Amino acid sequence: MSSTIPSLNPFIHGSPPKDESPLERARRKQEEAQAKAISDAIDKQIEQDRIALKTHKRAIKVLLLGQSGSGKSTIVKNFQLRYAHSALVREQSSWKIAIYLNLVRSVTMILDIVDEAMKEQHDRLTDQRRSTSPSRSYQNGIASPPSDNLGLPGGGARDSVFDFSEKHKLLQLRLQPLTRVQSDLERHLSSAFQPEYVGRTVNTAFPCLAAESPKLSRHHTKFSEEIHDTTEILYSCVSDIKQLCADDIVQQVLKGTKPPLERFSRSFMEDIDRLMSRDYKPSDEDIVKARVRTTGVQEHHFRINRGQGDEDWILHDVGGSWAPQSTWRPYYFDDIDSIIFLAPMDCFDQRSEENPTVNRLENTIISWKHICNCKLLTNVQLILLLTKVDLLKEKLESGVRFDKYVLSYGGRANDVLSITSYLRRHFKTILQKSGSQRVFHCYLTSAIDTNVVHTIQSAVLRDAKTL
Ligand SMILES: Nc1nc2c(ncn2[C@@H]2O[C@H](COP(=O)(O)OP(=O)(O)OP(=O)(O)O)[C@@H](O)[C@H]2O)c(=O)[nH]1
Ligand SMILES: [Mg+2]
Repeated sequence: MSSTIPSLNPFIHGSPPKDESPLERARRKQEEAQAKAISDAIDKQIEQDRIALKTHKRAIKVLLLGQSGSGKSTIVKNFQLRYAHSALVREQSSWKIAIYLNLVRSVTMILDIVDEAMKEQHDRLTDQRRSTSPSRSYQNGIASPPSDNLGLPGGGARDSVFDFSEKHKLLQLRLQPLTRVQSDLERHLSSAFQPEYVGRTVNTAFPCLAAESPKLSRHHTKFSEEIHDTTEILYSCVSDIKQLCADDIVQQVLKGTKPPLERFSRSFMEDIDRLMSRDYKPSDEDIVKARVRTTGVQEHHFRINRGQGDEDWILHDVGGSWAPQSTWRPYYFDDIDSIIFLAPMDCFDQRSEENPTVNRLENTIISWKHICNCKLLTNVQLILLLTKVDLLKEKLESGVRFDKYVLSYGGRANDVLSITSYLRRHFKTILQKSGSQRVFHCYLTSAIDTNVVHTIQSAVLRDAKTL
């Protein structure tokens, strides 16, 4: 007897005809089997959706907010390191490409800066020659005054004279292929997949890895071959990159440049021999330091057991040029338990990427104000992370003064403790002025520090009874 009962099968109606031929019977059996497979698949999907919905309902949902580069994805990576290490391992080869891209971008940036300094110097020398040339002075009837700064009016962008030589021009020439390497690596990480995956993606920094369509995997294979050629070009440039970075004159040029090279790039450059070995696999620390801009909203699920049963956590990482009115808003305000707001403190002397007329710290304060005043978020717990404390310390130690950029800071001490206390008070006052009854949770952290996970967990669970 067949195990499929036709009357219970939603796809088959009635009992089999009495005069059914063997061929018809076989066809009917096949159709029934297909119908059952479809029905089972639907049941399975319904069950999975039910479990997912239940998990989602009971999960602790956290929204990470902060300007581009503030460290949201770095926090997610630290959670992955601790609770979903296999996800990071699965993405290891993509992180390798990202790390190479970070490195190559830094080198091309140095080349651009050197190129600009060379041109400036060339123009300056040409002007000087013209202004001191007797024939020209007589010709114009103007005697140029002697100049102590190579004739640059008002000191110009650069006051120093750099002793560039043929060696620098040669290095520039030999490193030219890096422009192509950069665009190939960029293409690999983003372009081909981007339009299809902008939006909400789950548990991956690289939406392309989540794709299973044959079209995309064919593309992936083709690209792996291309990437092989690209990395070969990169390997062939290593000794020139090292020469460029070790060069005294290049170092002098970089010293006077703003913005300085980002710290992660510097540390990748210092480690170039390890990174460029042919069997290089990114370490966890490399992955945490690597910079890949997030596109759209990424959702990361973690099942965490800290000795008192399982907890489901969902972290929403809102990437890109975040602004209060942008993408996250329609989705999350009524469904989120906590907002982790990242305020990087080292950015007080930088301009906002989103709006270059605004200071980055000021931009962060404006966003915080907006969140505190948002009526729709009244019941959402707010946690402020004052981040990049390590970079703030480094910057202050290098002699940059906070009060030069934040006038209201007055004549207070230019040290980490005084500045962080000042900022903490400032953010707290904004929350209080908004009329909110929420507790002010504020922590000093570095997103690259693995302890940030524990800080977030304790902060979120501190108000757990209200979740
Ligand atoms: N030294 C140091 N570096 C940090 C810290 N937080 C983040 N970074 C680095 O800053 C870079 C940017 O961090 P991300 O986590 O990619 O920033 P994001 O907020 O996700 O940026 P978008 O995806 O553009 O929105 C990375 O290279 C991090 O390693 C920190 O506290 N200290
Ligand atoms: Mg990000």
